Amino acid sequence: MATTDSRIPNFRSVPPAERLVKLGERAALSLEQMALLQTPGALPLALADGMIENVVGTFELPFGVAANFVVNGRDVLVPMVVEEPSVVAAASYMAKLARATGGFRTSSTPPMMRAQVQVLGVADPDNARLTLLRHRDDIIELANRKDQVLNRLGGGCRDIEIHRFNDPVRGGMLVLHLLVDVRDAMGANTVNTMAESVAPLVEQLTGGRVRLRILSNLADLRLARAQVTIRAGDLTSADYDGAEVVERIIEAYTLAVIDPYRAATHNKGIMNGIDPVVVATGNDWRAVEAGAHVYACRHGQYTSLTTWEKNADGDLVGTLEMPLAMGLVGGATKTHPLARLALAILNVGSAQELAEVAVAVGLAQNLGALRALATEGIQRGHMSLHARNIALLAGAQGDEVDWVVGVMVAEKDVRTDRAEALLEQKRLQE
Ligand SMILES: CC(C)(COP(=O)([O-])OP(=O)([O-])OC[C@H]1O[C@@H](n2cnc3c(N)ncnc32)[C@H](O)[C@@H]1OP(=O)([O-])[O-])[C@@H](O)C(=O)NCCC(=O)NCCSC(=O)C[C@@](C)(O)CC(=O)[O-]
Ligand SMILES: NC(=O)C1=CN([C@@H]2O[C@H](COP(=O)(O)OP(=O)(O)OC[C@H]3O[C@@H](n4cnc5c(N)ncnc54)[C@H](OP(=O)(O)O)[C@@H]3O)[C@@H](O)[C@H]2O)C=CC1
Repeated sequence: MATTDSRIPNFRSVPPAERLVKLGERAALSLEQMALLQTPGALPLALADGMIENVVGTFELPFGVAANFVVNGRDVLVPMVVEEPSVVAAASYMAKLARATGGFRTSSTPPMMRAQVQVLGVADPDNARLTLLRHRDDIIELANRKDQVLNRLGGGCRDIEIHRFNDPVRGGMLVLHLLVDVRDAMGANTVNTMAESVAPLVEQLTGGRVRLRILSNLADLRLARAQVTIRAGDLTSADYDGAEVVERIIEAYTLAVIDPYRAATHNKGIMNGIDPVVVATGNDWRAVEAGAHVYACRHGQYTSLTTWEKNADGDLVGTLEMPLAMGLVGGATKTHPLARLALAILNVGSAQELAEVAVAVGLAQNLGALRALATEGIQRGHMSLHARNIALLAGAQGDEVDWVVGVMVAEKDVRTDRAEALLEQKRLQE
């Protein structure tokens, strides 16, 4: 059932158990699903032991839900698994501002992944290239024999590309790419199996030696895109006029366009939004990170993945386009009970739709950071939320946490030694 309304008043102010009830109502969760979210050990050891090797336990992280998102006219509550404070708050905040203009508009290309088959020792690489292209249909047919399920689902190998390199030591090298529609999978295992299956034919056709047979994490054929407009007036605060905030955000963004030192941090801010969705849904965050950062270099210099500009009305317009290899099946998406639950909350019908929600969160997250950086600075909002971590680290318990946080934030002095001193003082007084 679809989320009725992602705008939940007081969502942040109530305790987790009450928050869960509100989530359950909006996302139509069953009592079992709701119980799972607050059960320690939701990932049973036996399951964990089957997922990776040498398992000795499980590791929990906070499971938050970003509110306020509207993606292509649909209200979406976004599960985010992340250790960093202020990420969920910033995403929710920007999603709230975006509602005034209809939220995020997204699109995506079909879920095409590339597998690479490296061919060495080819005496006549140009000739071999044309031979491979002449046998395109045979290669595709052989690759598709390996995955009947995918074929039945409308996916499969669609095309090939041949890339030619000249290595100073190893000489001419050909790399055959299989372009595979992986439907609702992330697709790594799927395309790796295909790459291995066509290798003998590729050797036979080229007379070369096949070495690597593996997918490329530069999923540049599998792009997700998001656009958002934020009204200048909605960026007005007690200290700043909205039109000025628009200018300041564009100035801040400009540095990320021209300077890789800034672009790295700017894009990290985008991934602050995307990775938690990737993790929550049991997807491979290393794969998504690798694809994102190489895509950010596609014009020859590492640069911003987002764009920010002003429209004719003076409002702020942002876009994000990037590769996003995320699946609804495969990997841990179906194994991890909480990943299944996260997908149920998102209520997406395809891997493409999942990627579109994630890219919208990335765009919101980037804006959240830029707005803070371009105006009051990151520390006020981020550190007041981080103060809870510091208070807990200093040993605060129960009501002590809010008290220590309140004092540190008021003093603008959020440090562990200050939290320890405050705690000691409070406990002596009691
Ligand atoms: C933290 C805020 C949102 C506070 O901002 P604020 O102005 O104090 O927020 P507010 O109290 O006016 O609330 C506005 C809305 O924000 C949300 N919100 C607000 N607080 C909460 C909360 N506690 N829990 C849940 N949601 C919260 C919530 O949606 C709320 O609306 P409501 O629903 O209440 O009507 C703001 O200061 C902000 O967006 N800061 C940026 C934080 C950020 O980017 N954090 C990422 C970590 S820093 C980093 O790693 C990346 C970076 C910065 O280096 C990237 C880069 O350089 O580009
Ligand atoms: N470089 C990288 O990024 C690498 C990543 N990995 C890992 O690979 C995993 C992802 O591989 P992936 O291929 O997605 O996972 P799986 O192999 O687990 O799942 C894909 C398979 O699921 C079946 N399937 C069922 N329903 C669907 C559907 N609707 N759409 C598509 N396929 C469907 C298909 O056939 P069938 O039922 O016949 O299997 C398909 O081949 C991740 O864990 C990742 O970490 C692995 C190697 C390298």
